[in-house]
Amino acid sequence: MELKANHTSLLAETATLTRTRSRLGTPSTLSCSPTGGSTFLHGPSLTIPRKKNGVLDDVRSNGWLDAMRSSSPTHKKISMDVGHGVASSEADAAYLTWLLEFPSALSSFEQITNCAKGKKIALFLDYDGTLSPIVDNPDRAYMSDKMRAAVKSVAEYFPTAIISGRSREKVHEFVGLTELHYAGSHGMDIIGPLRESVSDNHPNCIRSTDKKGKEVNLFQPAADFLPMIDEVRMLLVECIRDIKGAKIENNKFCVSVHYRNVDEENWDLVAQRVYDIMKDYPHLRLTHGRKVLEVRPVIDWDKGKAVTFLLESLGLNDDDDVLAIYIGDDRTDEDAFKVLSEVNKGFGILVSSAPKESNAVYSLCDPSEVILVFISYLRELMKIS
Ligand SMILES: O=P(O)(O)OC[C@H]1O[C@H](O[C@H]2O[C@H](CO)[C@@H](O)[C@H](O)[C@H]2O)[C@H](O)[C@@H](O)[C@@H]1O
Repeated sequence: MELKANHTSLLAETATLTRTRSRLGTPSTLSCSPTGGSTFLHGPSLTIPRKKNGVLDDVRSNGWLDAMRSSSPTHKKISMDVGHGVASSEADAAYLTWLLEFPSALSSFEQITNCAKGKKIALFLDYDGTLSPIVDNPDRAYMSDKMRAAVKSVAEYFPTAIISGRSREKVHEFVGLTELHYAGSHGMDIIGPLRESVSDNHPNCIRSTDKKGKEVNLFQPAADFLPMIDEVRMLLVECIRDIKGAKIENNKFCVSVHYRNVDEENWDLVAQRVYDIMKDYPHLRLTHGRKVLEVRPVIDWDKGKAVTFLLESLGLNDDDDVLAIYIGDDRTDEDAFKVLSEVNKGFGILVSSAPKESNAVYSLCDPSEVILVFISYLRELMKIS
């Protein structure tokens, strides 16, 4: 494949750059980890700010504006100096260096397929920035027909779940495939296959029916917070009404405060208004996504826990021969990457076109590469898993 060859040669180009740094979180103990160690690259042109391991950033403790500015960094696809095969900018060089630590899943075909041999594969997918490109209007973050067809194909062979920060209903509507499992509100609203042992283990898990009338397990660990979340959402709508470009999104058990379309000079105003409301709600906390502040209940639940819950629901949690692959682009996906490496049940693939610290093992540049992964791996994985 052209892309694969391209990545390999790009990596070779950067092999001369020498750096060392330690990987965020625990090093993967999975035998197919490409690095298998705890060194991380650090060079003259690449400095990545350190974060606490696996802890979601609290916007305020990190400095409001710094966190808001650094969220959602982007970098255009690598441009090469034609004929010389060298990176044409400092940003390109930094990205290529980063690829040494987080190799492209496209150029790691052999490693990944070796790792999958004889394993039951389960696939977990984030939505925004992973299946759909990041766009200015969150209501129009559609996924392409090509992506939908690719997801549909993989879901025919491997249990596949979407785990999104959006409300479950909304992300289901965007994806439009009934054969998948869906977890919305950062995993706080899950519909999974009916399994009694799961409802026995999780007191909030109840038997319900899905849109087609099929019996399912419904798990909403933050259900008690709903009135409070609704109240805060209405306050937030009011308080940002006069800030041009600011937008509130109802994600059922979470609320998103979007500032992507707000002039940068007003970002501190958005942050201040949100904080003024949040300070009266100690049972809610604020996390940070890509140009979005996310209000959510203070409960010990995240996308990592949602992955474990779904593996349990699929009857795959106690199996040693399971390979769970999670593809995501945002900070909340890090909890899932971390869980998989900790329990040695799989690995994360980070979708990012700019260097970032991560608990993932592999990377992809953008959703177009996610499609390529689905297409290029499917046939091989069907044969060997
Ligand atoms: O877990 P995810 O599915 O990735 O959800 C995280 C947030 O995604 C959406 O916002 C992001 O995508 C928008 C559309 O491309 C973009 O406009 C926004 O700036 C991004 O932050 C979603 O709208 C949020 O509610 C989710 O929290």
